[in-house]
Amino acid sequence: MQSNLLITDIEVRDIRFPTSKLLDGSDAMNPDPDYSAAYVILKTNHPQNLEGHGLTFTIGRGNELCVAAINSLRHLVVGKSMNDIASDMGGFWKAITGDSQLRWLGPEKGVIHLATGAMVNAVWDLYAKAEGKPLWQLLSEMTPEEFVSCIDFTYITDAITKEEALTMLKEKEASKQDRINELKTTGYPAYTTSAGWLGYSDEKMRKLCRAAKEEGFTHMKMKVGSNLEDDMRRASIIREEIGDDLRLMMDANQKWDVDEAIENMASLAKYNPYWIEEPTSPDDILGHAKIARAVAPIKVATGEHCQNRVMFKQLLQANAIEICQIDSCRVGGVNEILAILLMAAKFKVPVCPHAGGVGLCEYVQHLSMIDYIVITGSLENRIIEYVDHLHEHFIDPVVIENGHYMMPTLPGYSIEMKADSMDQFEYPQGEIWQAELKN
Ligand SMILES: C[C@H](O)[C@@H](O)[C@@H](O)[C@H](O)C(=O)O
Ligand SMILES: [Mg+2]
Repeated sequence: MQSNLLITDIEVRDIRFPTSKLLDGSDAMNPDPDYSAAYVILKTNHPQNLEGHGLTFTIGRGNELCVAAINSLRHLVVGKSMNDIASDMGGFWKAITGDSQLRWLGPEKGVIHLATGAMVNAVWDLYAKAEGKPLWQLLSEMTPEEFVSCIDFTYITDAITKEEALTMLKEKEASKQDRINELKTTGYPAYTTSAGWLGYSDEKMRKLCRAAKEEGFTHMKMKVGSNLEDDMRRASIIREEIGDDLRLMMDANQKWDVDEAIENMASLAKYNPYWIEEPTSPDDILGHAKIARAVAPIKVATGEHCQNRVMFKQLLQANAIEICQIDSCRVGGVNEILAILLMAAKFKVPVCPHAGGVGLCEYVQHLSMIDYIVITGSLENRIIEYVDHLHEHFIDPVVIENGHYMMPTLPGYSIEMKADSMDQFEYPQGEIWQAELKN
């Protein structure tokens, strides 16, 4: 890395895609999402204008709040040297989340933490680009000591200590290259949600199920939670299309109360769901635990709205989840994700990241690959969500082959959006929105 690489400025943009027009991404709680990104670009003094890019995901209204919150973090990165940050990534993360006045807005939750996710991920993108490596490679090549030094263990030492993490990482160190070679050939398994959006007609769903099966997917997810009869009708259509061998997952997007979730899953059990995702409020740890006990062997999955590592710790300690769904930018970016991956590994809970949205697939492929190469050495019951929307806007979009994510090869965190796309979809001045707003 260039020794005097400095972050000289930030640019923050409000990018929104009108996905609600086709009901892409619709579910029982979110009937009309406009997939959006509060997007940050870190400018530098690099002679070739090297930049760090990062985003946090929202579904439309309120994206401007994340933009404002990212701007509020400005003083914590502008003027900093990339080398200094890289030499103490854990300390950098603590400083970003520890600003005494901003911390009052969280701590480590809500809009300010979404903003942290965007900013921290942009710093990792810059770091990886400066090193000329994709993010998964940058982290895979770290020694166990360097890897744990990226993590802030505050509030989680009752579940995992730095020393335990080091021992876990050392056990897997010698065989890292074998797993890299394997991923280079076969990729990392994916499942698709593209067929199962709640707003899609039965016909569209049938067509997309068939297409997904042909593309090699062995796992599919459908939305439930609006009306039990509809859920049952749609589940039986999907089963007709995909047969009994493929795994079917269900996602209620927080729609139910605890006992309602238990009751509804008793009716949906006959479609043999592999997991039920977000059955209730993301903050209800004991509720998830009660549901998990009642619906077994159906697994309980959650995480896309889990706000930080402390909540994940409790979900794991309470045996409330059997699938841990990290979200790349709801928590505070790569550093906090590493803490969650380590905790999930210690509790022997597989991580199946939440993706889709805009840019989330691009992000999480790196995280699952790091989980496999560096932390767990296992692919058992591990699968990354894939959704076939908006990839055309990225410079280094995901590549899916035969239902697998292929390894990214370009330097960075794969999150850089095309300049044209940003201009066109910037809210409200981009030409797409100018046309929409006239209608
Ligand atoms: C509003 C969004 O599309 C959600 O429905 C989506 O993130 C979903 O929960 C998922 O698991 O992919
Ligand atoms: Mg979900």
